[in-house]
Order: sequence, then C-alpha cells, then structure tokens
Amino acid sequence: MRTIDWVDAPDGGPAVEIIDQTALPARTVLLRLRTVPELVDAIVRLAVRGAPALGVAGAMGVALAAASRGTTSGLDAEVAAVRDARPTAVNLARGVDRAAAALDDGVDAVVAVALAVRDEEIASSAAMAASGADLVTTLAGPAPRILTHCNTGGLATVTGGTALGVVAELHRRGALAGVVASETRPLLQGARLTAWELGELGVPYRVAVDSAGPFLMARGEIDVVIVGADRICANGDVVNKVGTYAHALGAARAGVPFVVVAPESTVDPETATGADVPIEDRAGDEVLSVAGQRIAPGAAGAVNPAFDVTPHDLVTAIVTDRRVLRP
Ligand SMILES: CSC[C@@H](O)[C@@H](O)C(=O)COP(=O)(O)O
Repeated sequence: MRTIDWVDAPDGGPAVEIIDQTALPARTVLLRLRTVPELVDAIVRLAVRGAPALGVAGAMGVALAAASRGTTSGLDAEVAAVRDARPTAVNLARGVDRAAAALDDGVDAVVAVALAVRDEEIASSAAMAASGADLVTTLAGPAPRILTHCNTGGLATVTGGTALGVVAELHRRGALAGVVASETRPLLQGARLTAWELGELGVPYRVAVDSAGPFLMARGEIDVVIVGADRICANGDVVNKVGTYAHALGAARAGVPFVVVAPESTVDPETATGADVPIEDRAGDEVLSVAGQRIAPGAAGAVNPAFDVTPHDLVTAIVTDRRVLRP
C-alpha cells in the first residue's frame, strides 16, 4: 500500500489519498484530501510526514490546487501555503517548486510532474535499500543489531523507506539480528510507526526510550545506528528528527558506525551548514501532554524543536539512491 497517492475518481474528482499516520497503529485509515487546506492541515498535524513523503505531498499539493480549480492561474496563495506548511525537510519546498515550474504548461503537466516525483521516490527507496544493506554488512558484519530513530519506512516515503528500507532489505537477506526502535518523543514515530512497520515485516524488534540509545551502545548492544534525514547540507551536516544528535554522539563515543540513508531529493547543496536550516518549533503541548493527557503542571512551559543537527564529523557514511558519501 502506498503512503500517499494521486487518485482521480470519476465520481469525486482529483484527490490526494494518504494513510493517516496519526491513527496508526490502532487503525489504518485512508484520507482523501480534496482541497489544498485539507492537505496543508494533514501536513501540519503529521497525518502525512517524513521527508520523501512530504516532497510528494508538496508536488501533489500544487497538482491538487490546479486540478481542483481546473486552472493553473491565480494559485500563488495555495502554492505558498503548501510550501510553508513545514520548514525543515527540503523535500517539501522542492516538490512544490518542481510542480509549480510546470504551471505554465497546464493542469495535466502539473499532475504529471507530481506523479514523476512519486515514482522517483519509489525508485530511490529501492536503490538505497540495496546499496545501504551492502554497506551496513561491510561496516557491521553479517548479523548486526541495529538502532534506528524516528520513522523512515514506507510511511515516510511512498513505499519501501530510507533507513528502514535498509533494515527491511537486511531482513530479506537473512542478515539482521534485530532492531531497537527509539520511541521518538514527543510524537512517538518510533514507538507507533516504526514498531508497526517492523511488525508487519516480521523483523524482531524492541522499543527503547530515546535516552537509552547511547547507553545501549556503550554497553555493546548495538552494532550500527541507521537513521534518515530531512536535509543534508553542503558540508554533510545532517538535519533529522530531534534525538538524532544524541544518538550520533553516543555512537561516536562507543565506536559504533552512524549511517544516514536519504534520497538525493534530501541533499541540499544550497544550504551550507546545519546552522542555516530553519528548525521547526512545534507546539509546547506536544511535550507537556502524552496521548492527550496533560502530565506537566499547568504553569509549565515547553521548548519543542522537532529536529536537530548532527555535525558531519559524527557521520560514518551517507547513502543516497546514487552514491555513498563519507563526510
Ligand atoms: C525517510 S524519513 C527521514 C526523516 O524525514 C525522518 O527521520 C524524520 O525526521 C521525520 O520527521 P517528522 O516530523 O515525523 O516528519
């Protein structure tokens, strides 16, 4: 099943169809988004999330604006709303810009670009899985114990995945001992989504609190850390879900390889370093509450950066769909 797709039902007209990631793992809910405000809302509340999936959502958002109105003019506000829905993953703005560049060529041309972005991400996932699995076997042996953070599977792409695509490929090859999925506070993409995907794949896994990762590495229980990225800067700095930096520090201290897997659509040569990347600050309530239940005192404030920057010198290798980079 695809995380995000374009549908043009004869009865309902054009729509972007997504798996609602806020409902998992309890329920698998498909949402048909028929307007740009509906799509923007889905992006903001992480019903669709993960850098490659956001790139597809960006391109399909422009296609939806054009196809739902039957015109390619006067769409500036809707295009900007999709582009600005989240700031950190470069894929979103890129997907929007690619589709918007086709607006002069008509509605069908914009839809074709959106479908091409989707198909490229599917192909990228397959390429990264193969070369990433080869690299991990070289770095960490024939049956590694892997730690991963956030969710980087089919849910974060279209199908397949980035870091989790490598995990799935290692499992298919019989070359994986097991996975520790870091829970990924505050929205629990690891505990909810990665755990669900690993279960579907039949991969043996355990969930750990985020702060356990560096200690598990120090205790010799992890052979390699594999994560995705929301943006890879010109100098190799990696911007990814908050908590990634702590895992990279722990890996460096313990001598554990730290591998980043991301498509070329996440590589941003225009941004020099991680310090230049806009980091999304999300609502404090996500930190102060768990599953809708307030846990902090009423007067508590919160700081909630959704991403952090892992300096390039902590990264062992970056695997894209076209190359393996060693910063
Ligand atoms: C292939 S996904 C890579 C990243 O997008 C992923 O690790 C991540 O940080 C996602 O953050 P999210 O806030 O859930 O969109």
